Amino acid sequence: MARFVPDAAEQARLPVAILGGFLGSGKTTLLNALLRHPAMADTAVAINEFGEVPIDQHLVEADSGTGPDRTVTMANGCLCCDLSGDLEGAVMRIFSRREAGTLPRFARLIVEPSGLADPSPIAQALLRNPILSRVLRLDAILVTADAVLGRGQLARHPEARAQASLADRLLLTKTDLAEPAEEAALREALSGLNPLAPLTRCRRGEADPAALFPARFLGLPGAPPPVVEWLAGLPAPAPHRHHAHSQGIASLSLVSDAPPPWEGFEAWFRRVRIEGGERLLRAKGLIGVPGRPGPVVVQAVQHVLHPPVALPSWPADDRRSRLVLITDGIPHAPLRAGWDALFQPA
Ligand SMILES: Nc1nc2c(ncn2[C@@H]2O[C@H](COP(=O)(O)OP(=O)(O)OP(=O)(O)O)[C@@H](O)[C@H]2O)c(=O)[nH]1
Repeated sequence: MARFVPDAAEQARLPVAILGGFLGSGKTTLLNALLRHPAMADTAVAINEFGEVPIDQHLVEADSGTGPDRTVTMANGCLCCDLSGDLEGAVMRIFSRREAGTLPRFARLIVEPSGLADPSPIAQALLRNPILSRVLRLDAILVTADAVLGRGQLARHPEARAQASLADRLLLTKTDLAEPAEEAALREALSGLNPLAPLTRCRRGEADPAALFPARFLGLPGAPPPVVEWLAGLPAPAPHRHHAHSQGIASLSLVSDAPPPWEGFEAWFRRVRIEGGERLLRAKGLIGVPGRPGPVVVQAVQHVLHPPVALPSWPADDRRSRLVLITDGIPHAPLRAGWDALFQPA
């Protein structure tokens, strides 16, 4: 029998956003500016830096004029390389201190990995780790890119490409310093790597949280799951829409008026993730389920699936089942054929 997480249970989890981006690309500047915004009150921050100082000594409770600081620094080097103990331990410490009343209450968490970290293992840990995934939900991956240096960093550093290709939203920093041609070249390179992530300019960290984060991350009542907002921002889904871009990265939108049989979809989607492995960068979708009033939200980072979340109703009039796959070098024809086969009579 299919097992879904009810949306109410999903909403009860603590929303997490990952704010990644290459070394010096403006993550901290942006984070500091965002934390001063009223919409970001009650935000805890876990920062990963290269350094030698133990985490616990870095739980700061300084008053920055905007309320108590809720920051944990993870100093064991690169978050993506030594992930499980570090992130899990840091998050558990944040929670236990909140419970003990030594850390102010917080309603959301931002993880800022080091500038060399690939956000993918961090996202996967949030989705897969049995302890973390029970208390947290991953709402957004934001990635900063330096408008002056970003183009060269993408060309030279695989870490920068990995960061950009996984983002839900790309943030262009230092646009005040960049020549228009530099910014245009960066935009083109980023769109090649991640065709579906919207690009937002953030000069000196100035940005409206509502323009960067999903409404549910900000705790707005009645906000839909972030995947719904993300899908709504895409070009109108046409059956089998396909965007091919440079370096083998491409997106494929699979759409159907009828819902697929859930067991068939689940089995096919599992095969897609296993066979795709690291070449399946992201998958997000709204899948209708026969006999259910609302769709199921599916989201995967590489082969790791977030537990499917059942919505009580469709969030908009468009009731087509939609699955968007962002792939790196996976042929699309077999994916389309597999999707189409779901709708054939047995
Ligand atoms: N002019 C200008 N400077 C910026 C902007 N954003 C960041 N900076 C500067 O760029 C430098 C690096 O910014 P940080 O926010 O520390 O970058 P980071 O990504 O956190 O850096 P790491 O933690 O080393 O990876 C700092 O000197 C910032 O003041 C911007 O939009 N415009």
